[in-house]
Amino acid sequence: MLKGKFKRKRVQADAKSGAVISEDHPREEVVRKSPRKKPLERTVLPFAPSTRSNMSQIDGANDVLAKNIALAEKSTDYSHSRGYLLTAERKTAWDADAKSRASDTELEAQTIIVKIREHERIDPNLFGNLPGEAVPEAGTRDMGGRFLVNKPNVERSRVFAIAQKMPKGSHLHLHFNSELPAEILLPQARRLEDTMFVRCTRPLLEKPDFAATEIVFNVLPKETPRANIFAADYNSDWKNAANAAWMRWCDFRQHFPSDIPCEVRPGGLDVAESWVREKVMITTELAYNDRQTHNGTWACFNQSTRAFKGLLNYESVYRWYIGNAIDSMIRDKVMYAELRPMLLDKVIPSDDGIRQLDHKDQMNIICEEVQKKRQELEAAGKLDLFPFGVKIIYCTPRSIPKARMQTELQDCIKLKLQFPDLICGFDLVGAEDRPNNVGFYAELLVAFTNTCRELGISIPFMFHAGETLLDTGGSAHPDNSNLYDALLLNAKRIGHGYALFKHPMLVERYKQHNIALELCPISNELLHLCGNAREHPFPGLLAAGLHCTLNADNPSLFRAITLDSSSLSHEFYQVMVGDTRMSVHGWKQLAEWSLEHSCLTAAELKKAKAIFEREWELFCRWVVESYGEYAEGLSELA
Ligand SMILES: O=c1[nH]cnc2c1ncn2[C@@H]1O[C@H](CO)[C@@H](O)[C@H]1O
Repeated sequence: MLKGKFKRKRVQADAKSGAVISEDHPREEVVRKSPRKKPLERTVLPFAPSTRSNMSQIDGANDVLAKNIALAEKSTDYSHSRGYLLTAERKTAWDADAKSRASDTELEAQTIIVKIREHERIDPNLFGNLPGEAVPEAGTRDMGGRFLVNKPNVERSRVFAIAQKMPKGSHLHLHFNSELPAEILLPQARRLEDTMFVRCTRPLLEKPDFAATEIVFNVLPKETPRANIFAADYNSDWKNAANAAWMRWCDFRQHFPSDIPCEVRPGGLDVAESWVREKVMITTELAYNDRQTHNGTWACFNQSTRAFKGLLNYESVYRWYIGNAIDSMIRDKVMYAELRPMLLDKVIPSDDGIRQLDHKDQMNIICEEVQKKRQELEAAGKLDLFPFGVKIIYCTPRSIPKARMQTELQDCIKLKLQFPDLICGFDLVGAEDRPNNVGFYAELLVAFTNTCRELGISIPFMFHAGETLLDTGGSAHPDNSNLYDALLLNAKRIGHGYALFKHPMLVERYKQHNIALELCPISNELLHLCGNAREHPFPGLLAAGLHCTLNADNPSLFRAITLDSSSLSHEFYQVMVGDTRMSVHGWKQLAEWSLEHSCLTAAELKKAKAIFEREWELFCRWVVESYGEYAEGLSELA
């Protein structure tokens, strides 16, 4: 009813012709004769001016207003109230403590960074975000807009250069396989001429086959029967032992057609490798095309992780990877990390594809390589760059049956008993909008906690939770949200927590229980939770008083990582441009929380904080020395 009423066309009378003109159409086209009979002058309007109002009354009102304006101009009441309000907010802000502890150098660095950021926002050569009627140039980008689209601009930014130098504390949410980019793993795969194999999910004949196929790598004995993936009779059924589904990677590369398009052809990679590189990452097209769905990005993401896994999980590269991953973290100014390997996979092959290395062998390799790196750093007098090595969070998927979960919990406890200083947590992974929810395994997980207590060991939960817009734990019912179970099962931290704002009561409980959030803003954008960093809820989560950390999640898949600049720097950059209220003090607080909510021992934490504090002051001094003069030369912005 109401709708119909409002839908009625608004019409107005044309004074001269007495015709009615529709506002929706140009005057010439829709002038039609008015149905009105009465002359316009006689129409009585419902809100006609009172005949009793007179000029002296209006003049009187004007005088009263003028008097009150003069009084208000003299008064400081409003500006004082406003000042009190802002001070009150600042005092209770999440970064207030960090700010109150800031040295003069840090305060100076803050002024410099914010000034540069605001100039970069309007700089026509970088973002050019000037409000106005002129249609922006083609190269204009929103600061804090889409990450992959903006990435080349970001990497020319001074704020990003500063973020790269910033000491970051710990990296607490990093999937093991995605620390290093495909560009450096693919050349490694060339070495295994006889034993690196690939399979696809269909024969590769026409261009659409190349787009649609999934690709999987595996190291197998050299006698493995060889398939030809480019032949029409290729049968992809690899589970059937009688069928040859695997093709040697070197043969695949040789036969790969030269006309298959890709977004980028990096130097040093051949066409097949360039094509694979884009199969194992979220491309701009895949992330942002207008037909993309949430499940669609997750399906592609899962294909990428399955492909990536084979490029890394074989003996020599697994070993080589540890030291290289640590070097990459050191470049990123990360001093300690808790890595998340998917340990449902029980073995990785040796390079000849004959031996299988179990979890114990794998953890031994990690310990040996961490130790080697330690000695290397110590010899160079640089142990403070990465003094505590890495720890491992046991990950298994949320999709497995309960019986399988029980054996996973057994395996995790066994590994903890074998490597007490290495294993530091347990996590359930996978797309959260698919079964099961964490609560599905509640009895098993409660029993796991009690068992750990009885055994005198500690394996805290660090569940992925709230990495979803539906927040129903993969079911049709909001009551199945993983955010409830993470709290009830006493999680030490949760991965993401993006959906936590749907539960104001849980926000309070998470604060009471000191549960920290491992935020992953770039991941959340690329997996379609938000459009860009400015839409991410991190400013609110922080303002609500939750302890948060910043994390890269899967940097190689999300292309936040390049050979000379890596992942966590991009995340810190994103929050600096994602919220105008982010400050260098906020950066420091986030880094400090990453240490405080880590699994470092009390003694390690004390040492970590001392190193961090020293590095932080050096960083602030570097900002002032390197950018102080430059910032001074920039105009003051209103
Ligand atoms: O952001 C994430 N949320 C949930 N699961 C994830 C995420 N990133 C990776 N994995 C899962 O972890 C395993 C690799 O360690 C993969 O199975 C991947 O699907």
